[in-house]
Amino acid sequence: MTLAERVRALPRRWPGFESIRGIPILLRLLPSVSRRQSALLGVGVLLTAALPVAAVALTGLLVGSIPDAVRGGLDSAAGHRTLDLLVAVGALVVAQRLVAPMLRAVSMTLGRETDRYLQDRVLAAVGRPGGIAHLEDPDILAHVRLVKGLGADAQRPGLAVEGLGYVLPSWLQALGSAVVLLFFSWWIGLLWLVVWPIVVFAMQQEYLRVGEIGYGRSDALRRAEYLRDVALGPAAGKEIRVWGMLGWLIDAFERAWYTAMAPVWKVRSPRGSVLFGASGAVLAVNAVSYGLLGWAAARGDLSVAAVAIYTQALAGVNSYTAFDDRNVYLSYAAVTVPKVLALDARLGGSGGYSAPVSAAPVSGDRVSGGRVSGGPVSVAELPRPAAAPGLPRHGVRFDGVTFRYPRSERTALCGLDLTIPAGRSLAIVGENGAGKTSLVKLLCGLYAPTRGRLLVDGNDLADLDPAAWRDQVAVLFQDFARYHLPVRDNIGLGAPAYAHDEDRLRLAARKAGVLHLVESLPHGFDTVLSREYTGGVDLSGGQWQRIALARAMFAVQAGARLLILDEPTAALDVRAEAELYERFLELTEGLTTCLISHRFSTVRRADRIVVLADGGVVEDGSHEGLMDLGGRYAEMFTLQASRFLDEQPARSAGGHRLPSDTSTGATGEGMGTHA
Ligand SMILES: Nc1ncnc2c1ncn2[C@@H]1O[C@H](COP(=O)(O)OP(=O)(O)OP(=O)(O)O)[C@@H](O)[C@H]1O
Repeated sequence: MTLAERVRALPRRWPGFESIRGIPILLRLLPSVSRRQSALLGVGVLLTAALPVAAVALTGLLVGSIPDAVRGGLDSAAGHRTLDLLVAVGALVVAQRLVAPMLRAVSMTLGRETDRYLQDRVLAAVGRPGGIAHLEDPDILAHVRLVKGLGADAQRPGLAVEGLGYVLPSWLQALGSAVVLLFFSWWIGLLWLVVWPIVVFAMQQEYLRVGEIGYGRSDALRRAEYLRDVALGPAAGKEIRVWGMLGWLIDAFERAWYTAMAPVWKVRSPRGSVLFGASGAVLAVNAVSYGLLGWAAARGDLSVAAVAIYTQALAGVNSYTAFDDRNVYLSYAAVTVPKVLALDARLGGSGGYSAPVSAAPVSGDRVSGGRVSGGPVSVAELPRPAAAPGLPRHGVRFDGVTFRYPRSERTALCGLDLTIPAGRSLAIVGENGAGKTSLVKLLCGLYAPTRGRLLVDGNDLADLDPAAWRDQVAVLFQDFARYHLPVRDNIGLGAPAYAHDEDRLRLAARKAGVLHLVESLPHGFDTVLSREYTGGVDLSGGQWQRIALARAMFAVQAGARLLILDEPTAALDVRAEAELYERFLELTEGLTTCLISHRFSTVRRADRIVVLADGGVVEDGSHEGLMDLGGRYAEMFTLQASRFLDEQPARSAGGHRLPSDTSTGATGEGMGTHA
């Protein structure tokens, strides 16, 4: 083991070194944040440390030169020397005055820049894995919570940079002063050289311990913060009021908060024993030092100049700080920076994210090195990616695919064999929890199969470049996102590279049947879709769903060949659903389409329908074929159609316009008739 490796191993062997380790890690990081500011910080620290030590020496010489100057007069050589020394001491004092605010400004700026840099780095890291398994990993989420607070949280590493600008010069000044004291008494100098680093080390360890305990509560605090955000946010606002949930939420929040914070409060201050031990040691060494200096001066062993120098050196050696807020800030470097960098590395470039697997592997899984081989890993981490333009040309095949979510005991898909031919539409139906959405997530490459393969034109999806494959996929998720952004972004984000293309935006909006709505908004495509912003509007659930469909259609126009629609009509009214149903062939023309729906009126338009149950295909065929089969599909279809038909007379009598009255004639009645 080399010396460098031994030093690196120290933190593991002796946890106390963690505290000190954070500082060099932070220092190494700073040039990446800003070379210029880091250089200025370095110069500022050195000057702030060196100027007082130089002032100590020059003041001593000045005091020593005064008797000769008094004897010889100001015109004598001794007088000139005294004047020169006076000017030099004055210059040093002025320089100290100038450097101090400069250092403060630089360290504050660099601190803020460091927070921004780390925030950017983690945002990029969290977005890096091709899959989404890491977004459900409590350990990763606990780290991510830290990042959310980087700009505002009390433990932000930027404060550690500010702390460095204050603490480092004081440490260096103490070091320099201790060296000066070596000339007075080697053992007094040595005592200081040993005592102050020990005191600093002990206190840093204490601050770190408190910080680590606070950090360790991240998961528990996340729960409390969730409850708080539910209470404050608009998402649950309606239900909170209707059901009178606020009191319950406040109680639950307080309980979660106190449970999370109680261990932190218990140890929020450094232990008394360490605090009194450290300050007691400093007091004792001071007593010995000043006592010895006074005794030597009284005995006449020291010149006036020497007394002046050593007195100031003793003041200098006491100027190091170990107990104030800036020292507490330093521990933030050790608490947060290595964790942020570790998160970046864990989600990072070469290795990618490896989701933990659940305790019980699926039977038959090959286990190697603590991980189930072929387990739910990010597709991004798989080697030798190949390009994917124009795929699929022949089709996508689930080849014996078993899938289980990370940390889950249940298999969502179980030995699934299914082919989706290129250029055709396939509808997937099945009861809640049958595995339909899980299948979509695998198709998008958001998870990889636990076992089996997903083949695109015969090639394992795992061997394709994940980003290039996703360019081929346009998807409307069941739980699509509602971005509080202008309409143009809500649609254009389907293919950000083309988001500026007005013609494509309009075409996508038209295809999704939402162009008229967009044009009627106060600022058209520039209207922000959120009432939380001035001039913004909110949309109904169905309008939102059509905006999300427009996003998928925008991706299709940008070149995506595989269109996935997961419950595309769930929030649509009868007319809108009927319109979509009519235009289904137009929307899906030339595309490989995978449609998931509980609405059989939409499903029956697909070329082929499969019924999923217990993670596998149980029926497969055309609408007519499956109806003739009289199995699950026929049962579900008939149930839905008959329920609608039962309702029809009542609604007719009430004067409502029936779906069958619509110009398109689609939906339930049609289903009944065809059935
Ligand atoms: N993120 C997840 N982590 C763990 N388990 C999950 C996750 N998402 C779904 N599951 C589980 O996987 C199984 C299949 O869920 P999936 O969402 O694929 O069903 P679905 O057929 O789409 O259901 P629905 O018709 O209700 O949308 C269910 O048992 C569900 O609890």
